[in-house]
Amino acid sequence: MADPAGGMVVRWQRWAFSNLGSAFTNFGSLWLILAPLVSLVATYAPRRLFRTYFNLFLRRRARRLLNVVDPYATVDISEPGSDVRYSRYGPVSDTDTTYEEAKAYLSEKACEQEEARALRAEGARDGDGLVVSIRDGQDVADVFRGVSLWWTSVVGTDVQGQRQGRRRFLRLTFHLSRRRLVVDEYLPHVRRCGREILFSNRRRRLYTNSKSRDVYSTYEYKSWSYIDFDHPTTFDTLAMDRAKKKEIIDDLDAFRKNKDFYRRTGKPWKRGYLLYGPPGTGKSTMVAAMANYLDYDIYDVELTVVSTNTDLRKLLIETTSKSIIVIEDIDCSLDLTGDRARQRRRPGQASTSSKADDDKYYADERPRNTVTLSGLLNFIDGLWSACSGERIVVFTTNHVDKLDPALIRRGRMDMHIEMSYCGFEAFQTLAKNYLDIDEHELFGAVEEILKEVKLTPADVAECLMTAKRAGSGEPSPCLEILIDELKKRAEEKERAEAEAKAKAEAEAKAWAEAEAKAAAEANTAEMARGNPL
Ligand SMILES: Nc1ncnc2c1ncn2[C@@H]1O[C@H](COP(=O)(O)OP(=O)(O)OP(=O)(O)O)[C@@H](O)[C@H]1O
Ligand SMILES: [Mg+2]
Repeated sequence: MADPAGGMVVRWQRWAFSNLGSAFTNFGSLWLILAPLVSLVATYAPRRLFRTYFNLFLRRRARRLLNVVDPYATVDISEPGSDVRYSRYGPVSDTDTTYEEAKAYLSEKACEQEEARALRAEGARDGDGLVVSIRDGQDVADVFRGVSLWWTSVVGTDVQGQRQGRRRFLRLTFHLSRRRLVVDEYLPHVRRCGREILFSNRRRRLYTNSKSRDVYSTYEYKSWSYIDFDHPTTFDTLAMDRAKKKEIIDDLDAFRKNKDFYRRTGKPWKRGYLLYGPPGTGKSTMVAAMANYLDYDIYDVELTVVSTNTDLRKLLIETTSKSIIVIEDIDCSLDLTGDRARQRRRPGQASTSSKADDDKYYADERPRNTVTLSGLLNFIDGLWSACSGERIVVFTTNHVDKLDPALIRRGRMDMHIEMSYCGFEAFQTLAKNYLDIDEHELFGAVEEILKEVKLTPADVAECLMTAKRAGSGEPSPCLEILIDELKKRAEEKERAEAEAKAKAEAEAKAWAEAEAKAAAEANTAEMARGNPL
């Protein structure tokens, strides 16, 4: 007895074969008619017609078919080479850092994944660290917003005119349907993370500007030269009032985290700090502590070697983001104070103005090749300072009262920080730094001395060094020696101050006498001419 189901299968097969057979027969007869037609068209129809037909119909269909078979797309990020690549915005420069950033990102991923076994280690460009990356052919999987993506390092052979070279690519493979997510979100995310990794792995730098370029010079000119920045100071070792220190740290934190706030309010992402106080109170040390805290580079601007405002702007443009731009002793760098005063005064206005001054005003307020106050103001908060984000500008000075108010007004120099003489809290930090002690019964005696005499942290630090050497590092003998040293230093300071005061008084007296004598002589001369004053 025939199985009904088996019978159905056999029947269906028979039907299918007979239909398939008839389909082939039909196609065969159709082809018999079409083939001569196609060959006729192929022979006589213009090529362009064929190409159009192919592009319009066949290619699209072929691509659709391909998408069903292989629904994955790839993006290559190639290692920068000497060749110029093109994007829709024009040539992509070899300074493009995408490859480095993606490589750094993948290194991190590869180290996290146990399956990634074929890795490669290279010496980091800065410092003595190693950069681990994936070896050619090794896959690294990643998941972004629940979407799986695969990376692999590929070496490709590239023919460029006569030149043939091997270039390395990082190839990202993803599902076609995720193309928008990959291009708009994932790849920028990879770049961002990679940049952060590179940034945290790098050695920080201390840049100094070179003398402005002579227009006739032909050698390759670099505006900034640098050395590795390796200053050990941190906010922990910086001696100052604790509350004040906390206020500065909070301010720096707020600056660093508030990118969106700056963007929303339309302010350039920068912050200015004015550090003022007597020599040796730790202004330069504070800059180092800030750089270490924020992990920023330092650009130390030497204004006296900058020829023009244009050069100053160029310098700023060449600074990188996440940096501190410092102008030390700004009152000594340039005569910035007189500049504004002269601009406000019209010739002949002020009683003290001389004819020579007026001539100079009309001729040219300043020699042409100098940086002016307005140039500096522009440098700090003009349009140029908005060229790209995250910059801190620091001015240091011993004489805040000498500076033009415009230069240090709030908004330009957002925070004014007075670095003052060594108080007890600052001393505690120094004692911890030099003697590694937090408390001691002799601290009270030191506190008394510091209340009476104005000693800078630099003075106290020096005394601590002497005390440490003489006291073999033992706290009690060291502190006893320190107290003697501080007393000596205080006496020296008082003596020096008294001498300076006496000298200033003597000079003032001599000056007054000379003026009186000159006036008397002038009077006598006029009397002799019959014109008593
Ligand atoms: N607040 C401080 N905390 C820790 N060390 C300090 C402090 N102030 C000064 N020192 C010590 O004194 C030395 C000189 O300090 P620094 O150069 O920072 O002073 P400054 O205020 O910049 O002086 P100047 O006005 O002359 O440039 C530093 O190398 C450091 O060892
Ligand atoms: Mg200094």
